[in-house]
Amino acid sequence: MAATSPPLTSTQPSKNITHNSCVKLLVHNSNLQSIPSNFAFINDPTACTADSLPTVDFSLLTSTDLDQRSKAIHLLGKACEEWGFFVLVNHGIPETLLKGIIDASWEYYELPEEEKHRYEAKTPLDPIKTGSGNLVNNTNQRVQLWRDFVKTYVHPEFHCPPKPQILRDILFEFSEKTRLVARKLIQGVGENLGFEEGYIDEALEMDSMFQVFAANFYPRCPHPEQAIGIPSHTDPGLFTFLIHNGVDGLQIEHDGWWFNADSPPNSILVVVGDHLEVHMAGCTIYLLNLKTSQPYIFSNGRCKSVNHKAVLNSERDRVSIVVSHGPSRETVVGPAAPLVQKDGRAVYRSMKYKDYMEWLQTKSRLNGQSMLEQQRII
Ligand SMILES: O=C(O)CCC(=O)C(=O)O
Ligand SMILES: [Fe+2]
Repeated sequence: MAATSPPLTSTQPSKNITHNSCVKLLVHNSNLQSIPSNFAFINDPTACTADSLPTVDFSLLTSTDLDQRSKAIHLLGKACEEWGFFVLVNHGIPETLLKGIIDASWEYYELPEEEKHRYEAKTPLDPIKTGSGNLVNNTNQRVQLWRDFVKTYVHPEFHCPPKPQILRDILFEFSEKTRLVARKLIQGVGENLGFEEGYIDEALEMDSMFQVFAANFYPRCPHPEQAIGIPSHTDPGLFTFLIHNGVDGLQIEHDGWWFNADSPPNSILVVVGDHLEVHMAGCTIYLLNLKTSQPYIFSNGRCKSVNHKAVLNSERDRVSIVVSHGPSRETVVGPAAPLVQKDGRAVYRSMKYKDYMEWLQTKSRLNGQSMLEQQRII
């Protein structure tokens, strides 16, 4: 952790920049040879490379060959249960659109600082936000993350920064296409869990799915083992989609090991979020504080939200596009009724998705702990 990091030197005086400053600016405008102390975060960026990562062929999920389709649904369910992660191929989203959104996000980061600073978060639920982010480590020191981000709510209301124009031109289409794919995946999970058709759409109010677009910029880092893009965490929601500019950096935890989540060209990396969860009986303190008394989390412990992190690259800047798909903000998410009936008990309590998101936005992330894990009592 940062407290044990070696003394740091720089070719420039160490700038103690505030958490909303732009990390790209700091890195690109100086010849940094070492990590400024406010970024110091000791981590091991090495990870295993899996022989094969779970892969879901989206085209088979909609295949008219029923045998193929049911195999694909089964593989999807297995990936959600065993890894909480999979590589999505043949998703039908044009490569030009994927490339376009990465280029547009890159252009966003080329904008003058004043333009980007317009969106520094004023309240946690601002629909458009930009910044860098920080966390409190376990010796209570604030650590700045080595990344810049812009986040915007794209559904059910569509928001987009006014510049650059190229982002405005394609973000709507990109969000719409990813949303349709996410919805099919969620229906597939429902089918694999044995739900009746339409059950999941209704229970999670998927017509009003809460969808958030984010573009992360991780500037090249002279010492990737002394700073972190995003430390280990789980995501809120159902499925997070991730693509990037060809620079790998996502790592996922599986069976106690960290794996590189390298992506084949034109694939989408999919991370299972807390609301399809999970493998532990967390949340209880928080939910009791909210005075809710219902069971929580949709798959009643069958699916698994996965710990993941973003590590840095010493040579190249990295852009990742992250699209989070959750239920409607007004939905009270709890274990699906058919599963509670089958299991004879609910493993989790219920909570409004909006409240969960709000809580999440106001918490600092602690290294190595998911949001839910922090609240775990058993
Ligand atoms: O950029 C990455 O690889 C990970 C991003 C991520 O996990 C997030 O934004 O929640
Ligand atoms: Fe994440």
